[in-house]
Amino acid sequence: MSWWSETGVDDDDEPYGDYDESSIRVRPNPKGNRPRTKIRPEHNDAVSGVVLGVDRGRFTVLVDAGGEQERIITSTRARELGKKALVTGDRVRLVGDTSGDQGTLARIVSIDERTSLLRRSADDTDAIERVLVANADQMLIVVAAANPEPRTRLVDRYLVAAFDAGIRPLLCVTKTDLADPSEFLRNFEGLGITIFTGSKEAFPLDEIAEQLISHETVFVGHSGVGKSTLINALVPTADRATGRVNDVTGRGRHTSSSTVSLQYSSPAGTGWVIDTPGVRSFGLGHVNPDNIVRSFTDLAELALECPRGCTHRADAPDCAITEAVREGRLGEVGTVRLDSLHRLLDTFAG
Ligand SMILES: Nc1nc2c(ncn2[C@@H]2O[C@H](COP(=O)(O)OP(=O)(O)OP(=O)(O)O)[C@@H](O)[C@H]2O)c(=O)[nH]1
Ligand SMILES: [Zn+2]
Repeated sequence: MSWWSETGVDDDDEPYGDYDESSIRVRPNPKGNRPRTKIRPEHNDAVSGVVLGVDRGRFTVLVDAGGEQERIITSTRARELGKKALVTGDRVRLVGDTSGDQGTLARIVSIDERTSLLRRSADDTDAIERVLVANADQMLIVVAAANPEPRTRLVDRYLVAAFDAGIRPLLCVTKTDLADPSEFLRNFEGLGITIFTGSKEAFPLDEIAEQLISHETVFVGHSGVGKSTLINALVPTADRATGRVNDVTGRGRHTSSSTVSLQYSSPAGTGWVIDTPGVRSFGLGHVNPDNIVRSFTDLAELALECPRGCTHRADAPDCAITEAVREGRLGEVGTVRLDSLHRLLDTFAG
């Protein structure tokens, strides 16, 4: 079950399994500093850049961002990268013709260590991952109040992927002109995440924008939810193609076809908006449940008292989290949060 092949889009990253261990499982770097990658001596003259997009083996790379020589370079990947995944958001070093002049081509020779990595598997039983976006620190999950109908399960899956990657999730419900999302939103009360609601005539753009500044926010959502409409409102230069939802299937036409990084800019500051193709499923075969528990900091503390190997799920014997919450130690909020944790743990446990 691959949403990627459903969309007929396959130019954005590597084929399944086509990268090595060193490119995966990079934990968030709490200090935010980027360790230097070893550069071969012959690449002393390499310039640094950030990958904004990938299209059929060609990488669009921004160099000297915000500087005097800011420019966009088209690049290929050097053979020495081997099978490493190279995705939107990656910080890279380039050699060759890095002028950015029309018709020139640079070569990416190395990838800096990543602060985060958003991944998905083909399906939940598949441990082979595909890298989607590097170095994002936030995920804005876009869901429509109707057309297509909001599905808690898909949002849960995005949440799990975000928590697993150490990325802060935010939720935006669009198309509130069509339906009232209150009941749907009740499912997420226990998570303590920031939620925006609105429609294309009245998005809370200032509030969303405030959350984008100084962050790299990956926007995810099922095709047709209005993600491109929202991105165009936030980044007027983005010109993301918007589609029509098929009235019969409720599906969009997959108008956004590859992952791209767009700069959000306002007098208050700048940030990155990373648009991903509409996704229908999100395989979680690679997820480590410990990372989910860790995202619930209040509950994670209690987990220290759990028996070894505790799954912390509803049926786990002597789970210290469940016991503490039942004793009312975290108040009413504790119950809601524990329910959310159980639901997310169930999400990828099958
Ligand atoms: N009623 C209503 N329609 C909306 C709203 N936002 C977007 N739409 C419509 O929903 C359809 C899909 O919007 P898009 O922005 O293309 O959706 P998307 O999520 O980017 O879809 P893909 O490009 O397929 O990934 C378009 O016809 C939009 O005009 C809204 O707030 N209310
Ligand atoms: Zn436990």
